[in-house]
Amino acid sequence: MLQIEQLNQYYGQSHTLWDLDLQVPEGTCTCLMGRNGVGKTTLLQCVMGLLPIRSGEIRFAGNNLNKQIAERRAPLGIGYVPQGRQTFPMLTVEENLRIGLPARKDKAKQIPPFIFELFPVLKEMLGRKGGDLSGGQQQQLVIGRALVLDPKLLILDEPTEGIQPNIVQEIGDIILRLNREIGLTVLLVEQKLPFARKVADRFCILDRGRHVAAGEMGQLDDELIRQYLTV
Ligand SMILES: Nc1ncnc2c1ncn2[C@@H]1O[C@H](COP(=O)(O)OP(=O)(O)OP(=O)(O)O)[C@@H](O)[C@H]1O
Repeated sequence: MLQIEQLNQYYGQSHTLWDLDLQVPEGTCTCLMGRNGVGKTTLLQCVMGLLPIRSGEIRFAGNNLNKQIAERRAPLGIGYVPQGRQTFPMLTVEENLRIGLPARKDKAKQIPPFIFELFPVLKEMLGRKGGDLSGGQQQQLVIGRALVLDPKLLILDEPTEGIQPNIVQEIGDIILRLNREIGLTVLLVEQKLPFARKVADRFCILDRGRHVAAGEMGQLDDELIRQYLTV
């Protein structure tokens, strides 16, 4: 579903992603892993068109994303949950959720009810400002907002960072449900190994801007963990 080939990215003179290949097959939940600063967020931002790439190709569901500006990528069917719970703090929960509606193919005018089935707390707080929600509720709002688009691929950048354990568990259950029951393809950046093992069926590891390992989650062994993940 998502194919990245020979991607090179620079911040000014600093070569950050090197000849990077990555495959996210349809229906999988793939976890992008690696130590701090190896380029995980940079890669996701390249996929979303938020950063320019120097060379390489990003293809999604038959579309060459290199030719699409950032604003066109979400309507193609990519939902994005950036790092750091980026709600629109001055807008209400309802307004935050409605933002995705115009990008839907079916031009639906209502927030899909399954969003509130997944996140009942959002229904209770529809009139509350995004910035007044707790951290966990904000993360649920941002995931809900990405789902309003009716994406085929959901990209999440460290969705559990700084979130209390019971909400982490809830978010894990929801990602599992979206992937296994609804068939949404998921690409997830996650540092917490137990969480990654619970929700993802595949892993890809980056090290200093290069893709160094990938496979089924069951193949993520102690040697790979020691070499590329432990600090
Ligand atoms: N705006 C920027 N300008 C210059 N360098 C940057 C910028 N953003 C990130 N970098 C550098 O690019 C490299 C990759 O950063 P990135 O945030 O993509 O890593 P990451 O794997 O997502 O890290 P983390 O797990 O800490 O979020 C790092 O060396 C970082 O310092």
